Amino acid sequence: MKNGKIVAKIVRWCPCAGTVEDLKTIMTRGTPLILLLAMQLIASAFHSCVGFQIPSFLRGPFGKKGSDYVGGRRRWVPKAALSSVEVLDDQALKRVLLKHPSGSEATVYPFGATLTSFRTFDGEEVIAVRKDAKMDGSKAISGGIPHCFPQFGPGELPQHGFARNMEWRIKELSDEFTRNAYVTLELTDNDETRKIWDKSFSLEYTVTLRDVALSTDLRVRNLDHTAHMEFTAALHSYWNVSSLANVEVVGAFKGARVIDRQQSPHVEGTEDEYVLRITEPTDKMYCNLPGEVVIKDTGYNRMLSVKSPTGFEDVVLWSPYGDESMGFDDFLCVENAAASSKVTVPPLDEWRASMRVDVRTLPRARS
Ligand SMILES: O=P(O)(O)OC[C@H]1O[C@@H](O)[C@H](O)[C@@H](O)[C@@H]1O
Repeated sequence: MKNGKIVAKIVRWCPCAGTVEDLKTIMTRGTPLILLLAMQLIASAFHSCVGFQIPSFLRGPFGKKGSDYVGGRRRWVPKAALSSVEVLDDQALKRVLLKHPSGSEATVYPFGATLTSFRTFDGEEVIAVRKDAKMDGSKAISGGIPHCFPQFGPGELPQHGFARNMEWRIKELSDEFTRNAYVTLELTDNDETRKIWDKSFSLEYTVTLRDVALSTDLRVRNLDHTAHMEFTAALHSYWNVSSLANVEVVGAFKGARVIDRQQSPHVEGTEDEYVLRITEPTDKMYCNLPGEVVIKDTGYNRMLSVKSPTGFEDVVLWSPYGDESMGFDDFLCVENAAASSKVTVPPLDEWRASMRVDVRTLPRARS
């Protein structure tokens, strides 16, 4: 069908289109505009899906919000970019390497289900491993994010329980079509655990890597048909800091019940401050602390926002301040815990606890 006939049809079916002549003029003059929009549409599709970074002026009105580029710490990532997961077995302990399409990376050891590294796309390390850490399985990894289960701290069981000293099974790895790479590890009761704690249980722990965030989800199941299960638990997170002198810890501390575990016997009180600084050996448990805890680090020009959306209601601040053998000035432990009172799980029931850390740039100080 010739153009003239198409135009006549449009005018017949849609009188508001104007006269045949009007429409012909619009179509002739509008052709460059239609071509431009088509080009922008194609450019935008390449930008969002295929991975070519095409400047926004060439993409026109399309796809400006189609990418993940938010500015600040985030990096533009094409929608079709792939994540990856690799299991490396070239050292004493096996490790799982997660890679996010933004360039962020995380390393998780099945030994103790311990996360030892989380780097954002710019290579900045968020996690600290103590300089005295043993990476050969001879003891729990000192540093990273090990588990304290089924007991936090000292007590009837070994200090911080046994989950950090056991080899967990790799239950699931994300595939390359999953944007946020993850690993799920599992620990179920066995001869070794029953010798220490005679319970029938299963732990499932998932670490999910995002662009400038990382989250962990713990599921504790009581596999016993008749008995309740009681425990305390924590993620003993070591956060990498430039120096404790550069660090402020901000949270809903003021008015919170705090147990000073540095004192013997422990001393209970109420916190007076919202903003805390670490200037001496510190071992404090803040009970039922709501919201996030922010570690502000002027040396690294960043803030780590640490929160527990479910399960862990307490926060422990620990620093072996002054202990050079541990490299005390390189880290601060802000631990999400369920330890001020025991968790009770009914028979065949479960308890879940999660943690999320977001990395942000410090806002510029107003002059
Ligand atoms: O040396 P560990 O067993 O890893 O524990 C380190 C510290 O962990 C903290 O969570 C405890 O509050 C401290 O009391 C303890 O000293």
